Amino acid sequence: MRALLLTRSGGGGGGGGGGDKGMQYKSSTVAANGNEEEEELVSCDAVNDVKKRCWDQREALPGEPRCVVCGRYGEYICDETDDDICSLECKQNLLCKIANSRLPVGLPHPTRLLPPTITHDECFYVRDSDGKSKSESESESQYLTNDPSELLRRKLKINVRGDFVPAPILSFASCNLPQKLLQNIEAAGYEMPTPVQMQAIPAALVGKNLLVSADTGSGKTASFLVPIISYCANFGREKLSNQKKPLSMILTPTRELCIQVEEQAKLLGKGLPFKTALVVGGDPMAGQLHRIQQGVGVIIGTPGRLIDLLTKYDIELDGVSILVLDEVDCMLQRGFHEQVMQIFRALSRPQVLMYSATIPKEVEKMASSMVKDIIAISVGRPNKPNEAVKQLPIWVESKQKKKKLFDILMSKQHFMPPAVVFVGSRLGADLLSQAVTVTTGVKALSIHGEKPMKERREIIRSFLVGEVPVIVATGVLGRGVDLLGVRQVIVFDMPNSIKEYVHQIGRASRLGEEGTAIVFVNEENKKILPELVDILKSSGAPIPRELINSCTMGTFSVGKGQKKRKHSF
Ligand SMILES: Nc1ncnc2c1ncn2[C@@H]1O[C@H](COP(=O)(O)OP(=O)(O)OP(=O)(O)O)[C@@H](O)[C@H]1O
Repeated sequence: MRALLLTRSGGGGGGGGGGDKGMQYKSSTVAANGNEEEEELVSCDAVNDVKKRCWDQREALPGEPRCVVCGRYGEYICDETDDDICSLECKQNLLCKIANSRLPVGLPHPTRLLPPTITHDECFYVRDSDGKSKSESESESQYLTNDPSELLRRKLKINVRGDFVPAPILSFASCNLPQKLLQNIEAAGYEMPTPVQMQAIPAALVGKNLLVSADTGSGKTASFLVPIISYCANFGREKLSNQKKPLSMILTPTRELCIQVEEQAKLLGKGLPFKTALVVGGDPMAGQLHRIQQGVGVIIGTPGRLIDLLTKYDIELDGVSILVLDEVDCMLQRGFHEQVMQIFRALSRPQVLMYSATIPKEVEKMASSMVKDIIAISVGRPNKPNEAVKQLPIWVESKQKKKKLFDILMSKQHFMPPAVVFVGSRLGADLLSQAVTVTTGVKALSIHGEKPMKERREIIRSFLVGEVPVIVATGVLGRGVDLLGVRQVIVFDMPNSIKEYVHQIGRASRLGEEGTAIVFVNEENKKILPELVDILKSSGAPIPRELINSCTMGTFSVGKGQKKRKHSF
């Protein structure tokens, strides 16, 4: 069995994807029991098949060396550490981990998402001359356990499940990302990674399949965009323009979310060999096809339009190495499931990154049956509303809801524009937005799936720049859309599931900024009330007397598969 020993003949750094031109490899034959039989120096060209990504490496057989990072077949030896390693990707991660443990003091301010108990000292520690860290010697028991990564995870409420989970990173710079990408991250104002980014980025960079759940507004988008852009940048401009096959794909449930993800991708990928193609309904298909045919780093699309495109035109998808399912619970359930699976089957075993603020057990099972070796990452309280959103449930009979809304919008004390009002139907959105404008004088526009794409874009723009203080929306704005500046959400019609509720009220806060969700409830929401009460209780929100009475009056049948239960207060 052949094994390659990685030795650098020049140039520093840590492998870094495709840039292995300056490398020489010692080639040696290693018997299955790991004994070295022969060793020779071969040039880089002779070992073009060196595995770039962890995913390309096979599982280790009994007795074979295992990669110290991921546990796959340790085909190579990292020249800088002498460790068994399976690919350039894992080498990069190993070096990144080592660099991380040597980071200097001087942490950018912790973001609002870091718990106040996290101090700089706990994140970074300085090695003194004998190799022991200061904090190690001063307060070993308090700050540093044998596993600082674990301590950090506990502090940040990061839970991980799975094998060979890379250590969380504390700065974007510790990940061997392309320099230009680091500059773009800085230019975007991201001083340090948010907790979900700290764990998900290094895990994605080593090629792991991920199932990630973290609060709404906690920075999940960048946690999959950064690894994708890094991968594409390392893939190389020339290779991409020759190959003309897409390298990665991001699927989301709504056009709005796709547009926003593409905008963020462009921002972070600026100046890099990284092109995007937006594949959503409402935009002409010819233009989308043309873009893809030029060779793109990422296709960002909704499943329906993508399938349409793939069935009509011959698009080679075997270059897609990373697939992201954003809002995965939505993507693997109900209407989207079959379409997503159809697309997944058309790809050749990509790395799969799945994200949502709400991931129920059945979705976890589906994800595990799609891909093996998943790392599950959850940050904070899974499936619960963002703690930064103050929930104010109000018991309002259906006939009174409009008046109550008008009262709020006309009250200087209670109306905090820009605000999003969520309703249950397209017609309802149109009618209510007109009524708001006419009755209160506050300009309101509606947004829903029936409106043309161009109009939807324009409405969101005018809302975000402050020309329109109120948007009345259906679920199209409920998931994932980053409405910066919005601090008030009014749930006029309670959605059918608590998951959607969690996503909708999540629009009121980004990155831990405080927001408010006013929620109208009444008997008509009977099915969802017990779960809502649980959520409100766990969030410490006030619960209206009528809601309590309504729940204690009888036993509600709750969601499928759940036991019937009584609520007592
Ligand atoms: N490291 C960071 N530092 C500062 N701002 C960040 C950082 N990462 C992301 N952001 C910003 O935080 C906001 C929320 O991020 P994002 O939309 O990715 O949240 P999310 O977790 O995907 O939320 P949702 O579940 O609602 O989709 C965005 O405006 C984004 O630009």
